[in-house]
Amino acid sequence: MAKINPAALRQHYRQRRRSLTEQEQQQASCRVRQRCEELPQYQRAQRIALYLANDGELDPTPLIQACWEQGKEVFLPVLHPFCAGYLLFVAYRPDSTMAANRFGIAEPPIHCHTLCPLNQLDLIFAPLVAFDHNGNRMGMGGGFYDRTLKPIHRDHLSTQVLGLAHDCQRADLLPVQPWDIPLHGIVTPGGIFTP
Ligand SMILES: Nc1nc2c(c(=O)[nH]1)N(C=O)[C@@H](CNc1ccc(C(=O)N[C@@H](CCC(=O)O)C(=O)O)cc1)CN2
Ligand SMILES: Nc1ncnc2c1ncn2[C@@H]1O[C@H](COP(=O)(O)OP(=O)(O)OP(=O)(O)O)[C@@H](O)[C@H]1O
Repeated sequence: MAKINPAALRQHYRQRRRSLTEQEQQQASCRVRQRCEELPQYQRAQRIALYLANDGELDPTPLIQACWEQGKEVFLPVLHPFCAGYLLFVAYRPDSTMAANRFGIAEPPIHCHTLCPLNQLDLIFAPLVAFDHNGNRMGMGGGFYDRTLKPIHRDHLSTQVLGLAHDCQRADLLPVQPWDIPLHGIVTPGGIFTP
Protein backbone atom coordinates (compact mmCIF):
# COMPACT_ATOMS: atom_id res chain seq x y z
CA MET A 1 0.00 0.00 0.00
CA ALA A 2 1.26 3.48 -0.84
CA LYS A 3 2.41 5.55 2.14
CA ILE A 4 -0.19 8.22 2.87
CA ASN A 5 0.96 11.72 3.66
CA PRO A 6 -0.62 12.74 7.03
CA ALA A 7 -1.07 16.35 5.88
CA ALA A 8 -3.04 15.20 2.82
CA LEU A 9 -5.08 12.84 4.99
CA ARG A 10 -5.91 15.69 7.38
CA GLN A 11 -7.03 17.94 4.50
CA HIS A 12 -9.17 15.12 3.09
CA TYR A 13 -11.08 14.51 6.34
CA ARG A 14 -11.40 18.24 7.13
CA GLN A 15 -12.95 18.75 3.69
CA ARG A 16 -15.39 15.89 4.34
CA ARG A 17 -16.74 17.28 7.61
CA ARG A 18 -16.93 20.82 6.18
CA SER A 19 -19.08 19.66 3.26
CA LEU A 20 -21.94 18.45 5.47
CA THR A 21 -25.12 20.56 5.23
CA GLU A 22 -26.53 22.53 8.14
CA GLN A 23 -29.36 20.01 8.41
CA GLU A 24 -26.94 17.04 8.44
CA GLN A 25 -24.90 18.79 11.12
CA GLN A 26 -27.95 19.39 13.34
CA GLN A 27 -29.23 15.84 12.95
CA ALA A 28 -25.77 14.46 13.77
CA SER A 29 -25.53 16.61 16.92
CA CYS A 30 -28.90 15.37 18.21
CA ARG A 31 -28.09 11.70 17.51
CA VAL A 32 -24.74 12.01 19.25
CA ARG A 33 -26.38 13.65 22.26
CA GLN A 34 -28.78 10.66 22.52
CA ARG A 35 -25.95 8.11 22.20
CA CYS A 36 -23.83 9.87 24.80
CA GLU A 37 -26.72 10.03 27.27
CA GLU A 38 -26.95 6.22 27.09
CA LEU A 39 -23.29 5.74 28.02
CA PRO A 40 -22.50 4.69 31.62
CA GLN A 41 -19.33 6.83 31.45
CA TYR A 42 -21.53 9.85 30.74
CA GLN A 43 -24.20 8.97 33.32
CA ARG A 44 -21.57 8.57 36.06
CA ALA A 45 -19.64 11.71 35.12
CA GLN A 46 -20.02 14.95 37.05
CA ARG A 47 -17.21 16.99 35.41
CA ILE A 48 -17.11 16.82 31.63
CA ALA A 49 -14.86 18.56 29.11
CA LEU A 50 -16.40 19.38 25.75
CA TYR A 51 -15.51 21.87 22.99
CA LEU A 52 -17.19 24.45 20.76
CA ALA A 53 -17.41 23.26 17.15
CA ASN A 54 -15.04 24.69 14.55
CA ASP A 55 -14.32 23.80 10.89
CA GLY A 56 -17.27 21.36 10.48
CA GLU A 57 -16.61 19.41 13.70
CA LEU A 58 -19.49 17.48 15.23
CA ASP A 59 -21.28 20.24 17.15
CA PRO A 60 -21.71 19.20 20.79
CA THR A 61 -24.14 22.05 21.65
CA PRO A 62 -27.11 19.72 22.42
CA LEU A 63 -24.85 17.60 24.64
CA ILE A 64 -23.63 20.70 26.48
CA GLN A 65 -27.29 21.63 27.07
CA ALA A 66 -27.97 18.11 28.38
CA CYS A 67 -25.04 18.39 30.81
CA TRP A 68 -26.33 21.72 32.14
CA GLU A 69 -29.89 20.39 32.46
CA GLN A 70 -28.59 17.36 34.36
CA GLY A 71 -26.46 19.42 36.76
CA LYS A 72 -23.11 18.28 35.33
CA GLU A 73 -20.22 20.75 35.17
CA VAL A 74 -18.94 21.58 31.67
CA PHE A 75 -15.35 22.60 30.88
CA LEU A 76 -13.86 23.83 27.60
CA PRO A 77 -10.29 23.66 26.29
CA VAL A 78 -8.46 26.99 26.54
CA LEU A 79 -5.01 27.59 25.01
CA HIS A 80 -2.54 27.76 27.91
CA PRO A 81 -1.36 31.38 28.29
CA PHE A 82 2.24 30.41 29.28
CA CYS A 83 2.84 26.78 28.29
CA ALA A 84 2.76 26.80 24.50
CA GLY A 85 1.09 23.74 23.03
CA TYR A 86 -0.89 22.87 26.17
CA LEU A 87 -4.57 23.28 27.05
CA LEU A 88 -6.34 24.24 30.28
CA PHE A 89 -9.86 23.03 31.01
CA VAL A 90 -12.00 25.97 32.17
CA ALA A 91 -15.60 26.01 33.46
CA TYR A 92 -18.24 26.95 30.89
CA ARG A 93 -21.62 28.16 32.15
CA PRO A 94 -24.59 29.67 30.31
CA ASP A 95 -23.47 33.14 31.49
CA SER A 96 -19.71 32.79 30.72
CA THR A 97 -18.31 35.83 28.89
CA MET A 98 -16.44 34.38 25.93
CA ALA A 99 -13.45 35.66 23.93
CA ALA A 100 -12.03 34.26 20.68
CA ASN A 101 -8.57 32.62 20.77
CA ARG A 102 -6.02 32.97 17.94
CA PHE A 103 -7.85 30.29 15.93
CA GLY A 104 -11.16 32.18 16.27
CA ILE A 105 -12.61 29.65 18.75
CA ALA A 106 -14.53 31.12 21.73
CA GLU A 107 -13.06 30.47 25.18
CA PRO A 108 -14.32 31.23 28.71
CA PRO A 109 -12.13 33.43 30.96
CA ILE A 110 -9.44 31.73 33.08
CA HIS A 111 -9.81 32.16 36.86
CA CYS A 112 -8.26 30.03 39.64
CA HIS A 113 -11.72 28.88 40.73
CA THR A 114 -12.87 27.95 37.20
CA LEU A 115 -9.88 25.75 36.31
CA CYS A 116 -10.27 21.97 36.47
CA PRO A 117 -7.11 19.85 36.81
CA LEU A 118 -6.98 16.84 34.51
CA ASN A 119 -7.26 14.34 37.37
CA GLN A 120 -10.59 15.86 38.43
CA LEU A 121 -12.24 15.54 35.03
CA ASP A 122 -14.35 12.39 34.78
CA LEU A 123 -14.82 12.50 31.03
CA ILE A 124 -13.30 14.39 28.09
CA PHE A 125 -15.13 14.53 24.76
CA ALA A 126 -12.41 15.42 22.24
CA PRO A 127 -12.82 16.90 18.76
CA LEU A 128 -11.05 15.12 15.94
CA VAL A 129 -10.36 15.23 12.21
CA ALA A 130 -10.27 11.44 11.66
CA PHE A 131 -10.35 8.24 13.76
CA ASP A 132 -9.82 4.52 13.18
CA HIS A 133 -11.11 1.29 14.79
CA ASN A 134 -8.05 1.14 17.06
CA GLY A 135 -9.12 4.38 18.74
CA ASN A 136 -6.38 6.41 17.08
CA ARG A 137 -7.15 10.08 16.72
CA MET A 138 -5.93 12.58 14.15
CA GLY A 139 -6.51 16.18 15.27
CA MET A 140 -5.83 19.62 13.80
CA GLY A 141 -2.08 19.04 13.97
CA GLY A 142 -1.15 21.24 16.94
CA GLY A 143 -0.54 18.32 19.30
CA PHE A 144 -2.59 20.16 21.99
CA TYR A 145 -4.65 17.17 23.14
CA ASP A 146 -1.72 14.73 22.95
CA ARG A 147 0.47 16.92 25.17
CA THR A 148 -2.28 17.82 27.63
CA LEU A 149 -3.70 14.30 28.02
CA LYS A 150 -0.35 12.52 28.39
CA PRO A 151 -0.67 12.23 32.23
CA ILE A 152 -3.87 10.16 31.88
CA HIS A 153 -1.90 7.11 30.74
CA ARG A 154 1.36 7.92 32.52
CA ASP A 155 -0.33 8.38 35.93
CA HIS A 156 -3.14 5.85 35.34
CA LEU A 157 -5.87 8.47 35.83
CA SER A 158 -9.49 7.29 35.64
CA THR A 159 -10.41 10.16 33.24
CA GLN A 160 -12.11 8.72 30.16
CA VAL A 161 -11.44 10.22 26.72
CA LEU A 162 -14.06 9.78 24.01
CA GLY A 163 -13.91 11.28 20.53
CA LEU A 164 -17.00 12.88 18.96
CA ALA A 165 -17.20 12.66 15.20
CA HIS A 166 -19.28 12.34 12.05
CA ASP A 167 -19.36 8.88 10.46
CA CYS A 168 -17.51 10.30 7.41
CA GLN A 169 -14.46 10.87 9.65
CA ARG A 170 -13.81 7.15 10.08
CA ALA A 171 -10.55 6.06 8.38
CA ASP A 172 -9.37 2.49 7.70
CA LEU A 173 -6.11 2.79 9.57
CA LEU A 174 -4.41 6.00 10.64
CA PRO A 175 -0.64 6.42 10.87
CA VAL A 176 0.27 6.27 14.59
CA GLN A 177 2.87 8.61 16.08
CA PRO A 178 4.72 7.76 19.31
CA TRP A 179 3.10 10.68 21.15
CA ASP A 180 -0.49 9.88 20.07
CA ILE A 181 -2.90 9.30 22.97
CA PRO A 182 -5.46 6.63 21.98
CA LEU A 183 -9.15 7.27 22.70
CA HIS A 184 -11.24 5.03 25.00
CA GLY A 185 -13.96 5.20 22.35
CA ILE A 186 -15.57 7.30 19.61
CA VAL A 187 -19.22 8.33 19.42
CA THR A 188 -20.75 9.09 16.01
CA PRO A 189 -24.39 9.48 14.89
CA GLY A 190 -24.17 5.92 13.54
CA GLY A 191 -22.59 4.15 16.48
CA ILE A 192 -20.17 3.84 19.35
CA PHE A 193 -16.74 2.49 18.49
CA THR A 194 -14.59 1.01 21.25
CA PRO A 195 -11.12 -0.29 20.40
N1 LIG B 1 -13.26 23.05 18.58
C1 LIG B 1 -11.98 22.87 18.85
N2 LIG B 1 -11.39 23.52 19.84
C2 LIG B 1 -10.07 23.31 20.08
C3 LIG B 1 -9.32 22.41 19.32
C4 LIG B 1 -9.96 21.72 18.25
O1 LIG B 1 -9.37 20.92 17.51
N3 LIG B 1 -11.29 21.99 18.05
N4 LIG B 1 -7.99 22.23 19.59
C5 LIG B 1 -7.30 21.03 19.38
O2 LIG B 1 -6.15 20.94 19.43
C6 LIG B 1 -7.29 23.34 20.23
C7 LIG B 1 -7.04 24.41 19.20
N5 LIG B 1 -6.32 23.88 18.07
C8 LIG B 1 -6.53 24.28 16.78
C9 LIG B 1 -5.52 24.10 15.87
C10 LIG B 1 -5.65 24.59 14.58
C11 LIG B 1 -6.81 25.23 14.19
C12 LIG B 1 -6.99 25.80 12.81
O3 LIG B 1 -8.08 26.15 12.43
N6 LIG B 1 -5.95 25.94 12.04
C13 LIG B 1 -6.05 26.58 10.77
C14 LIG B 1 -5.07 27.71 10.71
C15 LIG B 1 -5.61 28.86 11.51
C16 LIG B 1 -4.58 29.94 11.82
O4 LIG B 1 -3.39 29.67 11.94
O5 LIG B 1 -5.03 31.06 12.01
C17 LIG B 1 -5.83 25.62 9.66
O6 LIG B 1 -5.07 24.66 9.84
O7 LIG B 1 -6.46 25.81 8.63
C18 LIG B 1 -7.84 25.36 15.09
C19 LIG B 1 -7.70 24.89 16.38
C20 LIG B 1 -8.11 23.85 21.39
N7 LIG B 1 -9.49 24.06 21.02
N1 LIG C 1 3.51 14.80 24.25
C1 LIG C 1 4.15 15.59 23.36
N2 LIG C 1 5.31 16.18 23.68
C2 LIG C 1 5.93 16.96 22.78
N3 LIG C 1 5.48 17.20 21.53
C3 LIG C 1 4.34 16.64 21.16
C4 LIG C 1 3.61 15.80 22.06
N4 LIG C 1 2.49 15.41 21.42
C5 LIG C 1 2.53 15.95 20.19
N5 LIG C 1 3.64 16.70 20.02
C6 LIG C 1 4.01 17.45 18.80
O1 LIG C 1 2.85 18.05 18.25
C7 LIG C 1 2.87 17.95 16.83
C8 LIG C 1 1.47 17.67 16.29
O2 LIG C 1 1.03 16.38 16.69
P1 LIG C 1 -0.22 15.68 15.98
O3 LIG C 1 -0.15 15.85 14.51
O4 LIG C 1 -0.36 14.29 16.54
O5 LIG C 1 -1.41 16.63 16.56
P2 LIG C 1 -2.96 16.38 16.61
O6 LIG C 1 -3.33 15.30 17.55
O7 LIG C 1 -3.44 16.21 15.21
O8 LIG C 1 -3.44 17.81 17.15
P3 LIG C 1 -4.46 18.30 18.28
O9 LIG C 1 -4.33 17.41 19.48
O10 LIG C 1 -4.02 19.69 18.59
O11 LIG C 1 -5.84 18.24 17.70
C9 LIG C 1 3.84 16.85 16.48
O12 LIG C 1 4.68 17.32 15.47
C10 LIG C 1 4.61 16.55 17.75
O13 LIG C 1 5.95 16.91 17.56
